[in-house]
Amino acid sequence: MINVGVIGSTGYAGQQLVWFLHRHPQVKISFLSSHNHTGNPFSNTYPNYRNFMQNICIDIHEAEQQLSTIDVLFIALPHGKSFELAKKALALNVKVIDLGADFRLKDAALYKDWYDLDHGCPQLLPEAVYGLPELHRDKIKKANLIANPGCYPTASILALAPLLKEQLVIEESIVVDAKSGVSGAGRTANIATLYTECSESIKAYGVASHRHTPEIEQELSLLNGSSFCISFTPHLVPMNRGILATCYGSLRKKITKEALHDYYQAFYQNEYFVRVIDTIPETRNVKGSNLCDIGLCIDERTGRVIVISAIDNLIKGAAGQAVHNMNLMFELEEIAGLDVLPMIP
Ligand SMILES: NC(=O)C1=CN([C@@H]2O[C@H](COP(=O)(O)OP(=O)(O)OC[C@H]3O[C@@H](n4cnc5c(N)ncnc54)[C@H](OP(=O)(O)O)[C@@H]3O)[C@@H](O)[C@H]2O)C=CC1
Ligand SMILES: CC(=O)N[C@@H](CCC(=O)OP(=O)(O)O)C(=O)O
Repeated sequence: MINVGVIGSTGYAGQQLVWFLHRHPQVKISFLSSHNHTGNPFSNTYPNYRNFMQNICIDIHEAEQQLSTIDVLFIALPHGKSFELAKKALALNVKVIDLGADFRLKDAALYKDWYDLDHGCPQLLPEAVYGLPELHRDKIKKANLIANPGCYPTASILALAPLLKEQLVIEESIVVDAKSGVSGAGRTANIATLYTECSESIKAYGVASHRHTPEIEQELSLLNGSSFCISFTPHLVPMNRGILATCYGSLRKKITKEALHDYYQAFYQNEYFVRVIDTIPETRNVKGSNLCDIGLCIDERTGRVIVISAIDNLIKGAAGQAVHNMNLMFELEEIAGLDVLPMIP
């Protein structure tokens, strides 16, 4: 059995992680930590776990005392809060999977620019592996520290990776127009995510300034072999879960939709969690699962390719991907604990 601890278990990403870990056949949950619910049963915060989980939430200091009892630590805290914990866990040979953003950008100066924070342990950045299994499987298997990708970057990178790998589009022409459900903003109280503020309305936010932009650029540039900038605009839509990323790029040369579709199929042929489909993806068809649906279209008039991807932000965009990474790090079956069908409606 793999002994795991979850820091930030009472957040939306954390509780989704607990949901998968609880049903994972090779996992034992050793502890769950929280900030505001310490000393209370986890199932008080999330009553859907009543009779299924008996864990009492502990605080971070108590969790630190228990690090030596676990094999892997999942951290699901707001950004800027993972540095010390990751350092302590790694020093005790405990593997770390960070669902937040603290180890995603390889350049500490870029982190400072976009997060307005000094990086707390730049010395760990060279060993941190960006945990997108479809692109970095071999490195993830050998890693001790995983930077689990952000939700928008997961959807955007998976949609665009095949195009960049073969340099099929003009890099600077790439535009990602993405929409997220409100759980993407977390459970922590915030006026912008009150029902009355975000229902019956859609808005763009973080326009030309969202911190997922450099993350997407970093990974696409790695694939392409050159650095470039993209335009990324996220939108908040009144639904609980889901991300839809509509990605545009100008084609370098003509290609038929059929040829592009075949190429995408081949690119992802061994990927259980990516479905290249011949219709337009919808978030409801992946909701509750670790799947990413990808659909393609070529606009003959403009010479642009349009790739649309859909994920569940809390699963493929966070907790499911984190469990996939754990499975790879511990040489378990890749889909262990993750083989759940999407739920409709
Ligand atoms: N929501 C999503 O779709 C995704 C989230 N992520 C990332 O996962 C991480 C968690 O996000 P999410 O679950 O949405 O956020 P939430 O706001 O829902 O949860 C945050 C968690 O961190 C705890 N926490 C908050 N502040 C502190 C603090 N100062 N010290 C210790 N613990 C603290 C909270 O404890 P308590 O509940 O007790 O207050 C809670 O457990 C973030 O880095 C986020 O960016 C990544 C991909 C997708
Ligand atoms: C709807 C919404 O607010 N979404 C969040 C993204 C959640 C996420 O993946 O953020 P991290 O990079 O911090 O892990 C946002 O735009 O900030």
